[in-house]
Amino acid sequence: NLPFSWESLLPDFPKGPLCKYRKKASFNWKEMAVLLDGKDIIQLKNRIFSALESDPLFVHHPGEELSREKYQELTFLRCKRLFEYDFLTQQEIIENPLKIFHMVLCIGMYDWSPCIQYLLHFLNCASYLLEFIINTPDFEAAKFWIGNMGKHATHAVVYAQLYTPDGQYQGLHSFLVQIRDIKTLLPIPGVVVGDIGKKIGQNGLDNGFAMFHNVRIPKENILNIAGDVTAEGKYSSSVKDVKERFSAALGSLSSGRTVITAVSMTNLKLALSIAIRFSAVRCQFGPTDDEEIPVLEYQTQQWRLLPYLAATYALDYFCKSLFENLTEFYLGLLTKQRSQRQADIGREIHALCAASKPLTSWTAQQAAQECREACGGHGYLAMNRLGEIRNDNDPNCTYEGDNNVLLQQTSNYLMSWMHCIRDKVPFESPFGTINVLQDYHHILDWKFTAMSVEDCMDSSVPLAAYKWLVCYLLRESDLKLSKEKQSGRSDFEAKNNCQVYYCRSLAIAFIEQTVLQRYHDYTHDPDIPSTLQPVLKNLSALYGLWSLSKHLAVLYQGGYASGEQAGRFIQNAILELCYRLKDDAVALVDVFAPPDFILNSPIGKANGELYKNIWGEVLQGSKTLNRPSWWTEFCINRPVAGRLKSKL
Ligand SMILES: CCCCCCCCCCCCCCCC(=O)SCCNC(=O)CCNC(=O)[C@H](O)C(C)(C)COP(=O)(O)OP(=O)(O)OC[C@H]1O[C@@H](n2cnc3c(N)ncnc32)[C@H](O)[C@@H]1OP(=O)(O)O
Ligand SMILES: Cc1cc2nc3c(=O)[nH]c(=O)nc-3n(C[C@H](O)[C@H](O)[C@H](O)COP(=O)(O)OP(=O)(O)OC[C@H]3O[C@@H](n4cnc5c(N)ncnc54)[C@H](O)[C@@H]3O)c2cc1C
Repeated sequence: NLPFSWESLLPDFPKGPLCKYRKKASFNWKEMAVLLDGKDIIQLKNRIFSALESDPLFVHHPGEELSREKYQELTFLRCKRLFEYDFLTQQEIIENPLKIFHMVLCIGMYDWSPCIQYLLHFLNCASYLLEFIINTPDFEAAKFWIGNMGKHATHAVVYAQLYTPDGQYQGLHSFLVQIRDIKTLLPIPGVVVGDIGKKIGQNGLDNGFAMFHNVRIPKENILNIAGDVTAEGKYSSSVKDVKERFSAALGSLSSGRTVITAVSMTNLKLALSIAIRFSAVRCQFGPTDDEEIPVLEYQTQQWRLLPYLAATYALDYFCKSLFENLTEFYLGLLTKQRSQRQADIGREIHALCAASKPLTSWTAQQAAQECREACGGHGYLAMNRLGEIRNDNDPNCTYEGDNNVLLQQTSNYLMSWMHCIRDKVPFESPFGTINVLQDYHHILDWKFTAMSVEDCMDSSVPLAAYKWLVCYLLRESDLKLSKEKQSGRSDFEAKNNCQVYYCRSLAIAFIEQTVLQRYHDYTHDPDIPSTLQPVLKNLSALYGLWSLSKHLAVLYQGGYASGEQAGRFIQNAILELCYRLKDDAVALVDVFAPPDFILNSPIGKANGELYKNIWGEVLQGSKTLNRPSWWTEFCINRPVAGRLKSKL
């Protein structure tokens, strides 16, 4: 019952082999798309997708190998074009900041290289409006990996240790430093700048290095987020404590980590769109010799893919909610809030995105590999794009902070609440993510109580288990830390010895619980249309149970679960949910898959004409039917077997 205008915003898919599954879906994919994104965002996505599709600069080059140099050039031209499109007005951004988030992800769905290049320029220009001397003491201290710096950036935001003329160390600060001449692109005297070389992915983007030798920059170029220096060289800061200034200087990293959480989630969307459409069409074997069935009908294939589909939905919702949290944080910064609430928001956001980036980038990394294998040999064909998605997703696990290192930030935050728990002091956090710890003592007594598989089919079951898990891992991590300290270890050693199986697991369980809590609340909201709620609840339950199943050992170890049944119920409920969702799977990816031009994968096309699409692409290769240029080496200069064998 969608109004006519919705039909034109979300056109029907072409008829073809995927119709069989589309007809079996329990819900209307357009209604779902409208629920999840809303009219404005769908219009924005269409606007961006169709601009890229109609622009010759963005045309794909099937079967052509671009050199890195050419790819970097093309990426730069595309990045410039993105500035020309200027997809969003300032007014639109003010009215709905979520639009920037969608704009970035739409461009990224096409290719992450121009997207990230554009984003780095865009954010650096937008966010930053003494007589200092910048020095790189040695090669190990060189700036390395910097996006856009390899070939073309003219200015860099440089994080450096600030020493004032009185010799005092003032902590980490950021400075705007010119590195190349804006007319010639040649380096500024005192700067050695260059390209770091080929990467595993994202090769359109030029990452560079820079070393500074007595480079003088004007006093105004300190980006005085936390502190400033007067003309006389006196340091002043509204944030008195060096440690607090450090965290203020690093505050901007939360935005990057939030964006990367969403970038990774978008890679999940791309990989699953391809693998699920492929699986619904690709037939192999069957119950009888003359009947072949789609590989999606196999239990293993369902179990390999559908939990990732559920994760995509849960993480998509989480990303939007995290972005809203971040917007609140930035509004506070812009209006110069100095309240305790603003400080608490900063800490909570930091703890959330320091764990959501690892969770989402790892999930996407594993999903991309699983999707690659789930498409068999076709998954390994570069034109089908799963290799590119996997390789381009990979650095999400590393940049803006290595995942394993970042998880320590989240566990530190959680551990910091132990004194309130111990002293029974009331506490809460602005976004409520740690409020579960208010019931810490009570929750630790909880047990797994489901009596049947059917009992487990709602996300309330894994959610309760997660609450217990977070409290349990917090208690164990705290105990372990105390024991390490009691046995005479230094703070550094003690903390280091508490990571594996304790703090690291705690941070992961916490973020999974937070994602699940938000998604559970959303899917159980009475305002969700009754036509969509059943499938959304199934996704929520599957995401929760599947994520939880990786912690089964700890659930038993800590006494939350006992006996054979608990584990069996969870496993059987996962399989049952996969089975229930398999007929909805194609419609569920139709909701988020970008148009064919953007997805750029013959086996992932919306018409499901697997073989025709692959053939079409293979035959477009400029040299597909040519004999090789070195054909004479094969046909004429034949090897004389043993000619070079040692005669000794
Ligand atoms: C502008 C451009 C953006 C572009 C966004 C676009 C993205 C688009 C896609 C991707 C594009 C790729 C582009 C890659 C770009 C790079 O990769 S840029 C380089 C990024 N580099 C990093 O992220 C470095 C990672 N390392 C770190 O952040 C630090 O080593 C760590 C992890 C914070 C640990 O440092 P540490 O010295 O051990 O500090 P620690 O004692 O734990 O912390 C001190 C205090 O500061 C607090 N703190 C630390 N960090 C924060 C924070 N961020 N917020 C609040 N408080 C904090 C701590 O909680 C702690 O507080 P207390 O517990 O004392 O109260
Ligand atoms: C594609 C790409 C683009 C990038 N772009 C930029 C950019 O634009 N600007 C920029 O400034 N940087 C950029 N970087 C650099 C990036 O931010 C760093 O690579 C990242 O923060 C990790 O730091 P590192 O490389 O020094 O790793 P290291 O710190 O050397 O880590 C190596 C390994 O040691 C482990 N480890 C380190 N410390 C600990 C610890 N305390 N406890 C346990 N394990 C530990 C890590 O888990 C990791 O596995 C980019 C990186 C990549 C890959």
